Amino acid sequence: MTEHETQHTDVVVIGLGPGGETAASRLLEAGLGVVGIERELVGGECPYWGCVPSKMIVRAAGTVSEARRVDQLAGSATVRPDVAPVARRIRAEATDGWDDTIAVERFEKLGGQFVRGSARIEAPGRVRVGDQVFAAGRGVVLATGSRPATPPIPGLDTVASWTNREAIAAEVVPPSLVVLGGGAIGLELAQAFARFGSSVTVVEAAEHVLPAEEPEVGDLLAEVLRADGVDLRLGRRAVRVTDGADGPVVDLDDGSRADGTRLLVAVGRRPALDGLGLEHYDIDPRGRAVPVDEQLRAADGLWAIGDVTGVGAFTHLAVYQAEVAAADILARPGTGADYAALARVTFTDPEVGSVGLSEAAARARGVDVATGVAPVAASSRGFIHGPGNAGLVKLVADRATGVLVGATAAGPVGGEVLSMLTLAVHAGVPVEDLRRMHYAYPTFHRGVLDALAGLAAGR
Ligand SMILES: Cc1cc2nc3c(=O)[nH]c(=O)nc-3n(C[C@H](O)[C@H](O)[C@H](O)COP(=O)(O)OP(=O)(O)OC[C@H]3O[C@@H](n4cnc5c(N)ncnc54)[C@H](O)[C@@H]3O)c2cc1C
Ligand SMILES: NC(=O)c1ccc[n+]([C@@H]2O[C@H](COP(=O)([O-])OP(=O)(O)OC[C@H]3O[C@@H](n4cnc5c(N)ncnc54)[C@H](O)[C@@H]3O)[C@@H](O)[C@H]2O)c1
Repeated sequence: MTEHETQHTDVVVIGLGPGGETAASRLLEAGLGVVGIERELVGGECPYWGCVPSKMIVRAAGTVSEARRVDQLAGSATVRPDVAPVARRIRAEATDGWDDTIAVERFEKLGGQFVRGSARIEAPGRVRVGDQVFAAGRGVVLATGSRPATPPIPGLDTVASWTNREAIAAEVVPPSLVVLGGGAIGLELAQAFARFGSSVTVVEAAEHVLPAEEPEVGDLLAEVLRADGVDLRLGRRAVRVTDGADGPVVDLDDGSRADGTRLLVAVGRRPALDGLGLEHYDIDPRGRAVPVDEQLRAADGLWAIGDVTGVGAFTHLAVYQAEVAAADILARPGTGADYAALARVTFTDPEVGSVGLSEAAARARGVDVATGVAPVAASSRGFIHGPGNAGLVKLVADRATGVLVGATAAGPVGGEVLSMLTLAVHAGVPVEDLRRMHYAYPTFHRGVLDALAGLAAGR
């Protein structure tokens, strides 16, 4: 294609997941011309293979688990778990059979020019898709997300294994499942499949599941998962994978084995950077992330948002970064991205919500730390709740400033209890003010008051 056939626009957005879609929408609403390029489905990982369908599976599995508590609380119930209704729900309600027609129409209705295909940067501000070339007057937004990491385990490439995509699309529960990785994806799906009747083994290299979170949470989740029948192999690495008679067989570094009819690999995600032509902006495409400043600028005329930035892999973070980048592109001065109160929730049962720094991360930064921990089961609401009341609230305070720098709320609705803690960390609410607040009785969030008492005792 010659230069005069190049199409000119203001901004080219590469990747229309939650980050790219949000940035494109803000720029279109402000009147800019936007070309949006997507090689798979508009909406990205979250609505089709990530957050939304996985939480539908978690919700369904949670119902199975709650129904099993009827005998202890309210009579008797016979539960015959069946994954078919949620598999149908994922197809009919969440993904439209993995069809993005409605999302494409939404984008075009806003005035965006949609291009389906794989984008490649061929010079700063010039992006090619097949034989179409787009020149971006204001700049390019890189929002290409991430893909599952593949660990270099001998034999892994010789067996059929699942990523999150096959697990989400499953219409039957495998009789047995080995999950490599006890992080967010591994645990949410391991617990759900176990509750649907699969015999699940989780192999986690660290000594705790969810190793980035507080170790107390790892201990708590280990207990709950074991009660769900999950076989946890902690501090273990896979050294070889082979094909057995019934499915993959995983040899571990202590000489033990884990075998299942299916193997789910969930050992983290890597930014999708190959073949993008990032070298035209002097960015290493083999890097673990695209380095960005607080306005999400990666180079002159290039912004990067979402999973590719390596700050964290969360939809709300991609959307937050998209807002900051769009404001910068529109020359609307803002304060820039701030991650001090980054919140996240792992939707196991109990849910694990956390914000800011863990105790270990705070100590590593030299913070003079005070902590307070309160178990949910010891609170009035935890006592009332009875079965399924595992959880805790942990607060991490900076003694020098008297504010929280991090907090964890694990338990029933832990992700909702987290909201007040996110506000406290975000706004730097003094611990003394948190002590003087009203906490309605008997709520789960009153556990924060109990943890504050622990904080005082530890000072
Ligand atoms: C199983 C699972 C559960 C999750 N649950 C949660 C949750 O509960 N809460 C939460 O906050 N987060 C969750 N996440 C994480 C969340 O899905 C991601 O953080 C989020 O989707 C990132 O958005 P993004 O826009 O950066 O990238 P993505 O959603 O990955 O979108 C990037 C898009 O770019 C496209 N693309 C890539 N390269 C090119 C190219 N060269 N040309 C054109 N298009 C390209 C891709 O096809 C993709 O559609 C979950 C993830 C998984 C896998
Ligand atoms: N609820 C949510 O917000 C949610 C849910 C799912 C995924 N996500 C996002 O997606 C990202 C990716 O999820 P993930 O669970 O794949 O990654 P993760 O980084 O959360 O967890 C991966 C786990 O695998 C372990 N591991 C690494 N190599 C291993 C090996 N060879 N053998 C055994 N264990 C190994 C790690 O110690 C870690 O605990 C998450 O970091 C998260 O940001 C978010």
